[in-house]
Amino acid sequence: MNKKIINVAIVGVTGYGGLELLRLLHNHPTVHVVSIHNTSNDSEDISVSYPHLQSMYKIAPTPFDPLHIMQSTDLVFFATSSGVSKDLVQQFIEANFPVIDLSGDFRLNAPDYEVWYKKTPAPQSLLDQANYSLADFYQNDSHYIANPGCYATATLLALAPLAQQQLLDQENIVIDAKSGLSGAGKSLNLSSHFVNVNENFSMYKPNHHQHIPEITQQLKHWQSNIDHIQFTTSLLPINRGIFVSAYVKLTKQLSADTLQKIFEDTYKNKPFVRVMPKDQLPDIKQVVGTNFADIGLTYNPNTKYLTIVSVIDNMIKGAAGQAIQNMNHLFNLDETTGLQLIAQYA
Ligand SMILES: NC(=O)C1=CN([C@@H]2O[C@H](COP(=O)(O)OP(=O)(O)OC[C@H]3O[C@@H](n4cnc5c(N)ncnc54)[C@H](OP(=O)(O)O)[C@@H]3O)[C@@H](O)[C@H]2O)C=CC1
Ligand SMILES: CC(=O)N[C@@H](CCC(=O)OP(=O)(O)O)C(=O)O
Repeated sequence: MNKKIINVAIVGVTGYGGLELLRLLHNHPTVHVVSIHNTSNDSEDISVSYPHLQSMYKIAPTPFDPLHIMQSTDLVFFATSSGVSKDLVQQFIEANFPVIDLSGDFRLNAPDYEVWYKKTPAPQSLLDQANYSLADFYQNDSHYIANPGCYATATLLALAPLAQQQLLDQENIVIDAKSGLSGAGKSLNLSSHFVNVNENFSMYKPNHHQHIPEITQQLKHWQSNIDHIQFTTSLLPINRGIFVSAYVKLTKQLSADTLQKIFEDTYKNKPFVRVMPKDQLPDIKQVVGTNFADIGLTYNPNTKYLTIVSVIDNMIKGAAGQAIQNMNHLFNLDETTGLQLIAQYA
């Protein structure tokens, strides 16, 4: 077995995604976190502000210095807010140094990024070096991995078996996605106030969510005639978890047994995607704390709609866990290394 140690840096370590990387990487047998970075100039040990890390890590944030990171590590994770990595990564890309970027900065082409993120995009020459990598369908020839977004991950895994076989009716792809609050990151605003979220349920960014072009772009790669989806997002009063309900019609009539088999065949060699037994649907709790995506389907012969439910932990499968899965692929490790987690069920 390859026991070579992979030294890594984490930029954006004090966010939810960065802290989750620290937590998961602690259990990775061949990774050593050698440097951590954020915006403050605070040089105290990370466990002073984050006491849950006491006795697990002895490391303090240091100023971000790309040359030093490249000399002292083998890979850098960017777990920074959107709009940050595009301005910080040029030297890594020019040196062909491995980067896994959890933000949306390198997932889209320049015009789409400008429209959907409302920010100035990275130069197209840098965007061209990045590869969007849904880790369960890893096919990558780049050292710059754009890790998928959380909603996009749950949605794409729900639709991949159909899109890959050209089975989606392009006019009938309706996605109703819901997320726990940690998906919004650590910054506070009125809509993430406890009193607004607790015992409440609300839809946000209808038809305007930045993951719409990301999902459409990947679906189009699998099934070329798809160029739009109906997509809404809602906020669940829980910390972690995404629940995607996809309602789709198909380009040909298939029995419920055949549809179930298509999903089972697509995912039979994918350790992190579990297809539920026929007509059983997953719930969020069975994946929270894990890198699994659990998927179930049910077909209505009267309306001809197939309902697909896909659940993930937004912080793990939707961010840090998938980033580690991509890193494992990049370094030719078994993709499950450091990620074999069972949900805390009760
Ligand atoms: N939360 C989730 O479930 C998911 C998040 N993502 C994406 O991952 C990224 C991180 O998300 P999340 O952890 O939730 O965000 P947070 O807002 O919780 O954290 C953002 C992190 O970025 C750091 N940061 C911001 N600006 C800079 C800068 N200029 N230089 C260095 N560090 C900087 C912050 O440092 P400081 O503490 O000093 O301010 C903080 O550590 C985002 O792009 C998000 O969209 C993707 C999938 C799911
Ligand atoms: C609950 C919640 O607010 N979720 C965030 C997820 C955003 C995210 O991680 O987006 P990027 O990866 O595209 O930056 C949202 O809907 O905007």
